[in-house]
Amino acid sequence: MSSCNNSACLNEARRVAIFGGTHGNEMSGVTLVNLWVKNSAEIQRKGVETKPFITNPKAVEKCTRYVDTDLNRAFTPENLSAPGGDNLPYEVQRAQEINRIFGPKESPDAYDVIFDLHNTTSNMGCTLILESSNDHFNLQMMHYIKKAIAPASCLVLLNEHPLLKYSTSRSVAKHPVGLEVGPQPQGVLRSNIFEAMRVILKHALDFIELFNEGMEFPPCTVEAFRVLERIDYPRDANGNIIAMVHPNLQDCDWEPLNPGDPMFQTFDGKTIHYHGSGTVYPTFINEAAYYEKQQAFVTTRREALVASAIRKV
Ligand SMILES: CC(=O)N[C@@H](CC(=O)O)C(=O)O
Ligand SMILES: [Zn+2]
Repeated sequence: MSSCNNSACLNEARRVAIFGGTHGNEMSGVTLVNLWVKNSAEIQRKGVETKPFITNPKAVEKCTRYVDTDLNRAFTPENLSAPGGDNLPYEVQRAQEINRIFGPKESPDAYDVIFDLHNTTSNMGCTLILESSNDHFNLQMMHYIKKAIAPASCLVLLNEHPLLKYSTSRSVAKHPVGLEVGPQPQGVLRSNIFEAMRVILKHALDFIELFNEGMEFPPCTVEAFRVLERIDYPRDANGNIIAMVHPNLQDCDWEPLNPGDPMFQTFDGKTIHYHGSGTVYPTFINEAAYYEKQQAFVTTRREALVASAIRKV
């Protein structure tokens, strides 16, 4: 009998979902999931049930981020337990339905893994979004994906910030995985971005199959970028934006930003510099969807996260 002495023993990841259209104008996820709803052969693996699912069909139809409110902020305990039925905002109703089908969030009945497919207008490349540095299953999966796609790269963004973390659609699963690929404009499909997303999903599902077959994954470290701070655009007293992302920073996601480096450029050509205390790694630089969220970019810090060995029970 083999034992679990040296590894964290986890249950099989039998129920997996792939969400597209959480934002209805992010076309790679919408298109891939629609494709897989028609024919799911590509996403099936031995011992795994994978369900492709369009999370915000009304927003997809209108090709807009959302109809009433951002679905990827809607999975709060208050929303998920709100009475009101048909009178609730559309996305709150949808969050409740999704929580019924794939959750309930934080319960033993919840889906094991949910991949939520997003596109960004930022020059971020492939980014896996992790919600907890203690999720050793996800850390091992991300390590596997990074190795599998090398020399192409895929970075890990860790968002467990007490104030900046939000209640995502994928958060109903035991192991939530965000996949953010860019740059791609809203409402547009680019073949390179589409293919990059598809390849990451392939390796992610391969990992789950291997895990369920009993493969042991030894301890490892995963480089991650931890969300530190939201930086807003400079504004006037009326709240209007008075500067743009500086050309030296535009498209430079994941590159070091040092104190004194140019950050914004005002409409009359003045440079505004970064005045933080040390080097940070900006990302989501000039994301179109974040103007409404008063966010020009987020700063991150590089960290090595430690993943324990894992194997299935
Ligand atoms: C551009 C975009 O939509 N990004 C996602 C990131 C995430 O899924 O955590 C969002 O703000 O919901
Ligand atoms: Zn999105």
